[in-house]
This record gives sequence, C-alpha cells and structure tokens, in this order.
Amino acid sequence: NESLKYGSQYEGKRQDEAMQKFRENRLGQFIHWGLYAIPGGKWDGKIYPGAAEWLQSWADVPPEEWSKLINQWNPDEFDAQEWAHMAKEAGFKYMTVTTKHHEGFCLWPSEYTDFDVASAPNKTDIMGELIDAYTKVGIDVYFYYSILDWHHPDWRYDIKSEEDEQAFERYKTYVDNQLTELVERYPEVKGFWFDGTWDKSVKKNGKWTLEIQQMLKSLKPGMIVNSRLRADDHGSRHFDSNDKLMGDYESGYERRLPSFREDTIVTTRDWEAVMTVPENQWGYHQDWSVSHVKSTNEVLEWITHSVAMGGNMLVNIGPKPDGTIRQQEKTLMKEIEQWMDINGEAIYAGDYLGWEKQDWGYYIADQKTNEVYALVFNVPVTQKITVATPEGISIEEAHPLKDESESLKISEKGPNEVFIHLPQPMFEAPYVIKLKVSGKDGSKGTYRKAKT
Ligand SMILES: Cc1ccc([C@@H]2N[C@@H](C)[C@@H](O)[C@H]2O)cc1
Repeated sequence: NESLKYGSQYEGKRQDEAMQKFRENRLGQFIHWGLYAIPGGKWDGKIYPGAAEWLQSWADVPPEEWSKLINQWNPDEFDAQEWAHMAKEAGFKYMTVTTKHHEGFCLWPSEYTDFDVASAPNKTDIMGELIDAYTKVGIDVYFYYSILDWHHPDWRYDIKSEEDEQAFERYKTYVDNQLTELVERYPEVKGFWFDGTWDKSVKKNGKWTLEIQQMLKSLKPGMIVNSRLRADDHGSRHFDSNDKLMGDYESGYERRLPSFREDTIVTTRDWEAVMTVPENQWGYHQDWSVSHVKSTNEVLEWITHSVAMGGNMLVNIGPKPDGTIRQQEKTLMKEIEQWMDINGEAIYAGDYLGWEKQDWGYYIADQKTNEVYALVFNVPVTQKITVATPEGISIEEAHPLKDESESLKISEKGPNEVFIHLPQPMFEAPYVIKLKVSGKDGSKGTYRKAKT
C-alpha cells in the first residue's frame, strides 16, 4: 500500500447512529426533477429515446437556448405534502432528490446563481418544501448534486491551460459555496449523492473531492457522502489506488446489481443501488413506450436482490413539469405499498445471510432480530423450495408473512437440506416465508454469516 493523501479516510463500515440508520432504511425514493421535465424527451417535434434528463445533449441544444426553459418553469400543481404522503405510504424510509442536475438549474433559491427557481415564473423553493414535507412524515432526505454543470461558464471537462485552471478554481468556489448554502438552508439534510464526477477535471482534483467530504462533515457531523464524489491522488475513483473504498458507501450500482456468484465482496461494505422504472429514464419522459417499463414485481426483485446482498435501493420517479406524478409511478408506489405492508419486515434492516443462493429467490437476515426470511420469486414446478443450511443449522418452522398463523410443511431432502412445501403452484407477488432457525449451540446469530 502506498501512502495517499486524498485516498480512503477509514476502513470498514461506519458504526455511528447516522450510518446505522442509513443501513436500516434500505428502501429509498430517488426524485429527478428539473427543466428537462418540461420538454420531457421531445425537442423540435422529435422524440429522443435516450434518458430525458440528457435531452440537451441528445438534441445538441446550445446552453443559451436550453436555459430559456427557465421561463416555462411553473409547477403550479406541485404539492410536497402529497409527494411525501405517497412516499410514506409506499414504505420509503429515505428520499434523494436532485438539487441541481447536469443542466445546472438549481431547485432552490441560490445566492450564487440566477439559474435557479428564484429567477423563474414560479419561485417556489422546491428543496425547502420537499425537505420539510418529507422530514415531517419521518422520511430522511438526501441531496443529489451534479458536479458536472452544462450551464456554468467556469465548468471544464479537463484542465489543459492556465485559463482552464483559473476557470475551474472559480467553479470549485461556486460548488463549495452552493454546498455550504444547501446545508445551512436545509440542516435536516442527512447526506449528499454526488454525480457527474467522471471527467478529467474532477479526477485531477482528488484533493478537492476530499475537502468537499470534510467540509460537509464539519458543517454537519454524521453527514453521509457517496463514493462517486471521490477521486484520490492519482484520479482513481470510488476506490483509491490501494483499492480502498472512499466516501461512506459504494455508489457504483446504477441500473445494475452485484451478482451473488461474482460480487459477494459487496457484502463487506455499505452500498446502495439506484434504479429506473423504464430501462433508462431518470427525468420525466412523455413517451414511456420507447423502452421496457419494469412491472412492480420486477421492481420488488431489484429491491430484494439489493437487500439480500446487504445494500440499499433507491427507486426513481421523474415528476411532470406541472408538479404532478405520472399515473404509472403512482400505481407502482401503491403496489409497492401493498407488498411492503405485508413483507416490509423482511426488507427493513435486512442483510446478507450467506447461505447457498437458491434459484427460487433470496434469503434475508434481519440485522437486529436475526430473523431469517426466504423471499420466493421463481416458484418451482415441484411446488417445494430447497433450503440448504450450513453444518449444524436446521429449520424448525416456516411461516408465510401473509399469514403467520399458517405453518408450511417441512420435509427432509438430505443432509442439511430440507424442502419447504408451498401452499399453491403460483403467486401474484413475491412470496415471503419467515424461517425459525436453530443453531448447533442454539445461540442467535451463529447462522447469520456463513463463512463465504
Ligand atoms: C453516462 C451517464 C451519465 C450520467 C448519468 C446520470 N446518473 C443517474 C443517477 C442520472 O442522474 C443520470 O442522468 C447516467 C449515465
């Protein structure tokens, strides 16, 4: 290991209360909102199938033309309490919202720019309304902030001249000021989700990325910062040149998940995946027929897969320009609510169990109670699921969360293997079974972490 000045600052999982809460939240809501919601994937009468929040890039719109969209920013139907209520009912424990996406438009009245809501026809302080409404219903709020900025004149993709150097110094001051402003205006914020940090200009400023992390933690002890912010002395990102994770949790899983076969290393760290409901739309796109749109059961599997590997999941919505939520997203949240009302106990504070992965679905161990759950997604034609337990561990009982008074039949399959008999050949939604497990010494937790 070489000594790094701007590499990882600590090893292992943070054990303070703020991080423990992040880890127990498990299920969060991602909100992508900005001027891009106004065109909603369509420019000059042409629909662009790419991610709607990148329309400025796909349609090659000059920044000064794109910026005129500010004159159409008028979400007169926006109701933060309604959004917060829907999120609460759906069972989201935290929420991450775009303060400023790559377009550079700020959804709060910033002292440091006129490209913000204060300069739009509708001057509502979106960040203020949202953090108040969500905090009031008990949902933790995190801020997404894009370092990449297509609007700001001092942003640079690379530093190749003295002029670039001076411009980027001004840009770094702009960002430092905005981040300080966000924490001072909204002190309930729990952490920052940085994006837009892949360009050479940022990779050459690893020291700055550490300073941002340190500044935020000094402004608010316990602040949580994602690995995507960070570059080290040599421009290595997320993981420093000694392969040590930077930031407080790994944020590399965007629209993809770690594999149970190849990536169990993630279970040794805190991490969070983020997902879109369409194949690739974060901001509002008016035409979702351009790609596959995940069903609620698909979304539930993404959530379960993350928690079963000891991670968090942010499920994204892209609100409409008028401030309302599209019907598909409202229906999705209602169906997530119906499933979480019955099965949420398997998700919240859920963690990696470490037993042999089975094709029928996932195991989740509760970090606090050590309860073990089997979440069935692929119902076997045999109508029995196999549970293979580590040496000396056995399954005493199996109760469906849908009705815990019901006991599922358990039969011997072989050494350290049992069948759990399912009550029916197919289900409408993932079927969750709570297992009563006993260890050879009977103590709790012995079975939690099989050596893998
Ligand atoms: C290539 C690429 C760059 C940026 C993104 C942004 N990260 C997601 C979390 C969204 O904000 C998307 O616009 C996605 C893909």
